[in-house]
Parts: sequence; C-alpha cells; structure tokens
Amino acid sequence: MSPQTSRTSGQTRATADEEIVVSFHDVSLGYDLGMPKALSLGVNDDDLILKNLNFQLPAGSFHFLTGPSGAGKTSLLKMIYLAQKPTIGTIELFGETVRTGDRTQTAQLRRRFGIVFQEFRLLEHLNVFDNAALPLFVHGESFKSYRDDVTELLNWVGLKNRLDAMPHVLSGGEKQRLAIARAVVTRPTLILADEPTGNIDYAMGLRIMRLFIELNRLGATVLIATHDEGLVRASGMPVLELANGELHRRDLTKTDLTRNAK
Ligand SMILES: Nc1ncnc2c1ncn2[C@@H]1O[C@H](COP(=O)(O)OP(=O)(O)OP(=O)(O)O)[C@@H](O)[C@H]1O
Repeated sequence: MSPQTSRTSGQTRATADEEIVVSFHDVSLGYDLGMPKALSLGVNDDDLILKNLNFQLPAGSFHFLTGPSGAGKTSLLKMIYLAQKPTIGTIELFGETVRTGDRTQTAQLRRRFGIVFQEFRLLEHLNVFDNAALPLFVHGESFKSYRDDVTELLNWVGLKNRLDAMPHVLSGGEKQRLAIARAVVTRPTLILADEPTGNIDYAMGLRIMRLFIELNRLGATVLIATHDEGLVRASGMPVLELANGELHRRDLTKTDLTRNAK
C-alpha cells in the first residue's frame, strides 16, 4: 500500500469527542518507587525519572520526542502504550481515563496503536511478508485482500526484494524497516516509534520520515522518539524535549522534507 492511499483511512481520523488522543495529568514516574511509598511517604524529586508531566497530543498531530540518553523517552512511550504505569498521575487515551489493571480496556486501546519498538520484536519463524502482514492476518483479513497493499508498503520501506527472507538473515536496518512496516500496516490511529531510524542510513531515514508524515497527513497522530537531530530539523515538525524529567515544547521551521512529502 502506498502512503498515498489509505487502507482504512476512516480509522485514522479522530471523531469530535476524540480531539485529544493522549493527555497526561501531573504524571510522574520513578522506577524504584512503589505506589504505597509514593503516596504515604511522599516522593523525593531525585527519585523521579519523569516529573509532573502535563501535555496533550491532539488528534492528527505529529511530534518528535527528544532528549539525552536516559532522559526517559522510552519510559514516556511505555506509559502511553500501557506497558508502564505512572507512579503518580493520570493518563487519558482517546478521551478515556486509563484504568490500571483493566485488561479489557488495555486490549481495546492497544488495538488503535501502531508501535515501533527499539528492539524490533519480529517473529523469527515468519518471513518478511508474513511478519509485515501479521496484524492484518490476526484481524482476520484474507491474504487476497492485503497481498498488494503489504507488498507496496514493503516496497516503500525498501524491502521489495526481501519478501521471502527470514528475519535472521536481515541486517539491523532491514529488521528496523520491517518493524516499521508491521507497525503501520493496519493504519493505526496513534503511531508511537522508539528510535525508528537508529539503524538506517540518512537517505532511508528521510524516506521513512516521509512515510510517517504521509500517514500523519492521512489522519494518524504520530509521536517519534529520536536522537537524530538532522532528521528532526529536516522534517520541521514540533519537538517535545525531555530534560531533567521535564518536558518542553520546541518548534522548528518547516524545510524540504515536509514539502516533498506532499
Ligand atoms: N525497567 C526499569 N527499571 C529501572 N530503571 C529503568 C527501567 N527502565 C528504564 N530505567 C531507567 O530510567 C531512565 C530512563 O530510561 P529510558 O530508557 O526511558 O531513557 P531514554 O531517554 O529512552 O534513553 P535512550 O535514549 O538511551 O534510549 C534511565 O536511567 C534508565 O536506566
């Protein structure tokens, strides 16, 4: 599927009551603090990795998440995709307050995410095509219905000639591009990516960014954690920067990448 076409374009567009896709209210995170300790004994600021975060990601927005190594970028993404609960504070996703321990809610919310993990998480016994198509297969779609779309998407990420390859023979960059294709194949409402261009050369990184920007143009809300200042500058998209546990917004001027993506 080319980024110019939308498999399920309606899915990516937020409805009126879902204008805010992610909302953090006074969220703090400290890994070595249990909730009882945090509540009964109070929290020492030095024990917190993320401190009193308040921010919102509106539907259809695109942000980079930057900050030095260890600043808490992965931790923040994990809280959004419900793999880590905050020590203090509340998170709302798609207008719903997240209820810790509510597995049904977690499963329902996660269905709307596309996540590019730093460690790829490919299935070793499936070839490139089947790894990319897995979310559609799991959703019960037929091979015939997705064959051309998946092939086109793999072409976009430069894996057209590797469809039958197994993950163990792929380079780090190829694995990363496959993980990206799999994350976006269902046209998710919210795309979260953790260093999605970490193993990719600059030219391919630009191409991957154009894919994210095009998916965003089609309606997806996108948050990308990255160290790659060059790509951030080239895209001109707004930046949320983590430093000392706090989050600050930084806006950049648009450059060629976004213009070319249209
Ligand atoms: N499960 C965990 N238990 C305890 N500490 C953790 C855990 N995960 C992360 N940390 C610590 O939290 C801090 C933030 O880590 P995190 O991975 O979120 O940062 P990051 O900004 O994504 O870093 P990088 O850019 O290097 O990937 C680090 O000091 C890390 O050691």
